[in-house]
Amino acid sequence: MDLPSRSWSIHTRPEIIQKYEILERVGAGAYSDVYKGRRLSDDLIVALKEIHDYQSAFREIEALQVLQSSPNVVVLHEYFWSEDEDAVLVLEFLRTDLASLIKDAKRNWEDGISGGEIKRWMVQILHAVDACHRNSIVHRDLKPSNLLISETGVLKLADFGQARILIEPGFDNPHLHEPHDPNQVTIIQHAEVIPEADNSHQEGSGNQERGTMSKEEYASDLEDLKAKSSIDDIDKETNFHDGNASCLATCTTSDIEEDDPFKGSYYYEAEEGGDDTSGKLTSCVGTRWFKAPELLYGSTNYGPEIDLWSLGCIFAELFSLEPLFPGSSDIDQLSRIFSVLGNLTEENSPGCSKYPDYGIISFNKVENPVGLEACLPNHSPDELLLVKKLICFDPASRATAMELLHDKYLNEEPLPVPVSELRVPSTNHAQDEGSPGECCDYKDMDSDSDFEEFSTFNVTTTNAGFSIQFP
Ligand SMILES: Nc1ncnc2c1ncn2[C@@H]1O[C@H](COP(=O)(O)OP(=O)(O)OP(=O)(O)O)[C@@H](O)[C@H]1O
Repeated sequence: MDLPSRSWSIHTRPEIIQKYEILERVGAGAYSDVYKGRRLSDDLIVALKEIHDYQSAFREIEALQVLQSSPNVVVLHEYFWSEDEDAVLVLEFLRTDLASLIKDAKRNWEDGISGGEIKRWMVQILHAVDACHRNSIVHRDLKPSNLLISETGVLKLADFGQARILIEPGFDNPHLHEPHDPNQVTIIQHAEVIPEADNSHQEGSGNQERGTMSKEEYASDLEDLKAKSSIDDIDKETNFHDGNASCLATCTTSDIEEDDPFKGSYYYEAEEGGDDTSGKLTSCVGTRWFKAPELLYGSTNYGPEIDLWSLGCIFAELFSLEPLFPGSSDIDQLSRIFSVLGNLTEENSPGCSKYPDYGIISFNKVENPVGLEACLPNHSPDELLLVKKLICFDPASRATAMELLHDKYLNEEPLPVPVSELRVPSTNHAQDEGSPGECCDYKDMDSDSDFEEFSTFNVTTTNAGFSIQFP
């Protein structure tokens, strides 16, 4: 019997099983399967991440190579990638993640996470995000389940499948808030991570030198990548519909109906790849609950500030042990944000009326936004202020990771506890059966439709698009 040219399973890959014993499967993402493994040479326990999507693999390897010196980014030991096979990344194994910790704290810790513990988690998260942004990398899918935790309490940012490297003049400026001129965005590509044209398999390590290629070489690789992406379209059928599932997993050709009024807000990764030289990004990234308003409005001209919004959502969740904006659809997501902050306007976010979907959907005026205070009752003004520095409409007003590392809140009593004093859950709850109905059980949400679960709102058609009336 002929074996398929594409193996879909690392168990049949000689170059891998010669070096690693593959133990159980420990996780799966939109385009990946993750196994626990043992390196035969020294018994080191590792995670073997088999990525079924070319572009995600490319991005993950590229970003991890750049970030290997950061202590709060997952270690890439090596990777295997050949023309006809999925990429397999050998990563350091981390037992649990921040989503599991929050769930554990909510269920089992009498007083929740202590102030000193919260601050230590925050410091580690901020170091990871700062490392990304200093290296011009936008992660684009920051959420608690992508913040992995070792048994000794070291937090590591993972899952760079949606990350992008942006280089533009002034980007290294700590302020990061230069206006984004799409014509000035260039993508740095790592020639060494592109599979060879021949069938020989390629191995690499996370310590390789960062390389660049000419615009022509890059354009040619993009063509290859686009061709490969269309072959890989079949992968995209295995999509989730989950408020906590990454957006790339929720956008498929089948999701976009001809009469979908919001189709303007959907973009394919392949399209983004093809558009790299124009500097246009896709708005279809991230995970809804952690998604910045500019992305929900279809912006394709954004920067690292989208990560800072996600960071605000994560910090609020660390305080309250509940997701800040658990929207059941993109519109519900926006309506939850508006009910807290008020409507998005040119006054509070200059330039927002240019977001592609801004004129398509209009929300009725929220007369009395409840404010972030209502989401974080019983929290100190300093804690509230910290979240407010990130959860603000104007991307340019969001505090950078570096600014927050120097923030008064993190540097006053109670000080961050030492890493060794952090409580770490013994399991990864992502693999447990969740308890349905609990707000924090991210995987329980099953609808991504913009109109499902929307019966409580009054939606009317207008000349420009739609109008939504809050009850
Ligand atoms: N280094 C690691 N150590 C241990 N477990 C891991 C590691 N990396 C990933 N996992 C497990 O595998 C799961 C999927 O991994 P990951 O989130 O990186 O994949 P993905 O396909 O990029 O996911 P997503 O759909 O969220 O974008 C994680 O939720 C986690 O449970």
